[in-house]
Amino acid sequence: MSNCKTIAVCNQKGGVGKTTTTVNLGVGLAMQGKKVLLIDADPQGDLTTCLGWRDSDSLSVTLTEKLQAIISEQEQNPFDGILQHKEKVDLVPSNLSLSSLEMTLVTAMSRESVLKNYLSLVKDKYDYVLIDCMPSLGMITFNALTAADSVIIPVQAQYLPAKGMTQLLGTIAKVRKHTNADLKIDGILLTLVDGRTNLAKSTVEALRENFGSHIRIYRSMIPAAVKAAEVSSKGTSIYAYEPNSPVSKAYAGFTKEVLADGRQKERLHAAHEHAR
Ligand SMILES: Nc1ncnc2c1ncn2[C@@H]1O[C@H](COP(=O)(O)OP(=O)(O)OP(=O)(O)O)[C@@H](O)[C@H]1O
Repeated sequence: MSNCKTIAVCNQKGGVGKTTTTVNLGVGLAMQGKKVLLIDADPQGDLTTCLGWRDSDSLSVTLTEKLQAIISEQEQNPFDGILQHKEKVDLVPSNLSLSSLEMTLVTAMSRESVLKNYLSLVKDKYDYVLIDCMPSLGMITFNALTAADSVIIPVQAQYLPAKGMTQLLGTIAKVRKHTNADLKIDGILLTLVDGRTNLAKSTVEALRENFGSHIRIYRSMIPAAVKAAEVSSKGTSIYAYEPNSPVSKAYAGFTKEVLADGRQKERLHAAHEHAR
């Protein structure tokens, strides 16, 4: 059994901080000594650009080629084309070609498991794989949820997310039923929290009211800050750009919460092995 944990960072609503969270959780985990692979599963390629590869269309190997090779059962070196970022995270990049692959997937065999099958070739080398999902619930996102052990849902504090959340939870239920019975929801991360208003508090209350106590809301909340918006054009994490900022501290705290989950999983795994 692989000890790697695969997490999909998912919300079909655009602009809620999925990419920013993937970068800063990924680098945060790497700073704690974890081996991390980031997957850009969005044809917009924002994660790829955010990490400094501006001209993503010129990349000859992207997630599209990796998945295409799985679909057509071609031999591939699964590590070929994985980019190495100076902050010690690896990246499978993406660009617009991923949207045409989404069409190809519709008619492919085992179409929901293509990403999972690719990750099975590389994940033994990593402690964490983080998948930055696109803002839709189409085939690529279904693949991400099928490949994942768990989901982290960034939610923008300014908006009451009831309807969108119901849709996302419906998709997660479908994935559990058909392709990934063990898929867990690790929690909801509140992002773009504006400290001057009470909206974050009312969003938390609305989330609790609507989705019960069964979905955890992370204690760490990510403040809205100009520096966090700026960093997406700098090719680095917030830790490298503005180490002492509140956003940097919030993502470091969030990383610790995610690591604590991982340790719990390791303890359960050890207890299970011991009992056998
Ligand atoms: N804490 C923050 N404070 C201020 N701006 C932020 C913060 N986090 C992210 N942003 C900015 O908000 C925008 C959306 O963030 P991000 O790209 O991470 O969201 P997303 O959910 O991945 O978007 P998409 O759905 O389009 O992929 C970006 O311009 C980003 O720089």
